[in-house]
Amino acid sequence: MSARFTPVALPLEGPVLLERRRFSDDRGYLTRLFDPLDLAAFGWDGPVMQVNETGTLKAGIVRGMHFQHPPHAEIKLVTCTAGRILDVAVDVRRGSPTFLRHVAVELSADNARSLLIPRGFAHGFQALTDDVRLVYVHSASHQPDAEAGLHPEDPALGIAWPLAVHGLSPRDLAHPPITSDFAGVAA
Ligand SMILES: Cc1cn([C@H]2C[C@H](O)[C@@H](COP(=O)(O)OP(=O)(O)O[C@H]3O[C@H](C)C(=O)[C@H](O)[C@H]3O)O2)c(=O)[nH]c1=O
Repeated sequence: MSARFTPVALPLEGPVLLERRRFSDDRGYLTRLFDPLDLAAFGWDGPVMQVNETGTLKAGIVRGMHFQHPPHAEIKLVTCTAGRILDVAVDVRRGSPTFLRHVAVELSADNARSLLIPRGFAHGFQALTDDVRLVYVHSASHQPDAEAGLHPEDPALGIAWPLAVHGLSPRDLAHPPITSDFAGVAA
């Protein structure tokens, strides 16, 4: 049997773009969204502590760029189950040779791709269509006191959002600009 998750090459070490196998028949399809045994090969080395869904109403809305500080740093597996997004992971690992560099990939209900985001990366996305739905598998619980974020339009990140950015939450609007003091997070 061919693999249920096939990696797609990315220009940045760390995040893993996975193509999920679809078992199709006359009724439609089945695809496995998560499997810790399969995903261990791609760096999933924690428990499943939470599974979240977000719905985003309008194209152009951006959520992010979020991460949690250690010891609550988390691995995330992000899957788009409705619509289409540009999904972005930013390297915030202290001392990383690719510190503050990012990878941006298109996830959609149709392309059967998921992005596995390791600890030490900030995550965000832009809805490219209305009515986007995402499913997140988290290896750590939500810890508001450990939450942190970067402004998705921070020039230090250089993220080329395809659509005009709008709909940022008050929390995301308030992320401070990146200065030379920002050393990232310990692994
Ligand atoms: C993450 C989380 C949030 N919440 C509460 C906290 C707020 O009252 C409300 C919305 O949270 P927030 O504005 O942080 O959600 P988003 O901005 O959509 O963040 C999401 O999108 C970005 C791109 C991500 O990477 C986050 O992991 C993901 O949670 O849900 C919970 O109750 N449990 C949770 O696990």
